[in-house]
Amino acid sequence: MTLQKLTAQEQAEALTQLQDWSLVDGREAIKRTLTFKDFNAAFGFMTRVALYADKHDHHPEWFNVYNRVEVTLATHDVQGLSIRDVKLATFINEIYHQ
Ligand SMILES: C[C@H](O)[C@H](O)[C@H]1CNC2=NC(N)=NC(=O)C2=N1
Repeated sequence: MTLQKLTAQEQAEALTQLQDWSLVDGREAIKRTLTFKDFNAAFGFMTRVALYADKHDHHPEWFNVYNRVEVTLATHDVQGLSIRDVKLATFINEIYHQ
């Protein structure tokens, strides 16, 4: 089955489930900023996300400075959000420990 873009209602519903994620202004994408004790913890988190991302062929856009990681998720293939973004955001929330 081909990947489906989430409807506006599905998007809204997903956002109520995804704590601390919000829509990006002017773009169909979601974002979250995470902070850690130090760079080591931030990079350890990024490594775990990278392994998940490659396994599922769904990769984050992200920006890291020391202990802060800003993550943006979107599905290029549908030019918007898909279930893959919801699953990756859920995974990120599950492994995040400040
Ligand atoms: C060819 C490859 O499967 C695609 O380009 C994958 C790779 N990783 C991806 N990551 C994200 N975030 N969105 C995509 O649509 C996507 N597509």
